[in-house]
Amino acid sequence: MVASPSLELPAEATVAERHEKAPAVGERIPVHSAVCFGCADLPHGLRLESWVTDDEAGAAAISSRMVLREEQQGAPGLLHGGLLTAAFDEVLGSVVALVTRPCVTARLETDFRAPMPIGSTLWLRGRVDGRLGRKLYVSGRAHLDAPDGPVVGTASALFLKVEMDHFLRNSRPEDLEALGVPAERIRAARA
Ligand SMILES: CCCCCCCC/C=C\CCCCCCCC(=O)SCCNC(=O)CCNC(=O)[C@H](O)C(C)(C)COP(=O)(O)OP(=O)(O)OC[C@H]1O[C@@H](n2cnc3c(N)ncnc32)[C@H](O)[C@@H]1OP(=O)(O)O
Repeated sequence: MVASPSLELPAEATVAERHEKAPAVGERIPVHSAVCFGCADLPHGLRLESWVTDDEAGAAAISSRMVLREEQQGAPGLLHGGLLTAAFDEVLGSVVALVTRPCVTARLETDFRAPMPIGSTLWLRGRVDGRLGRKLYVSGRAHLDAPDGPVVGTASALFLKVEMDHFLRNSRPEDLEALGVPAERIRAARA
């Protein structure tokens, strides 16, 4: 096994502010794709709702809300751990998208700090701690039942800025075409 490089914020990293075209503090972050497991209003999705929040250091930050449903159990009556990681992926991916896009998750680490009962609500926070070139270092926290409720999970992650070619080459052509990408552009990216 090859060890992954560290998620520690490098000393040379700079503050990552919101892009000028990103939603303002207090605004709801729009669903970024109608088929997204994390944010779209799908029967099987996480259905996370997110808002842009203020940050003392001027960094990009968001707050998100997720209601824990019957079909999301792992142990009886408790949230499946992988779904907390999926929720963090969405929250941290969404906060990174306020700075630059498109980006993808390269590494994501979750600490499970307390059980999360079904029927409760998670309030998650995400922040871009710094940027160094293509690398965006982010962290998150999940609180139970109130924005300042007990911390039940924390996460750190590294996202990498990619070019549109990443999707043109790797997504299914029919999904790209449904978004209006011309078939010729998809073929050219794959040639
Ligand atoms: C027309 C359609 C357009 C659609 C647009 C959509 C917009 C969406 C907007 C908003 C979304 C918000 C919500 C999203 C939420 C969900 C996010 C997800 O689920 S993302 C899916 C899961 N992630 C992947 O599938 C990545 C798979 N991996 C890869 O493709 C590659 O490995 C990639 C791009 C991550 C890196 O590959 P390389 O070739 O570009 O870069 P290298 O050279 O390997 O690494 C660059 C640097 O990063 C470090 N690095 C790479 N991987 C690392 C890792 N795992 N851990 C630590 N460091 C790592 C390396 O050590 C290197 O560092 P040194 O520059 O040498 O210092």
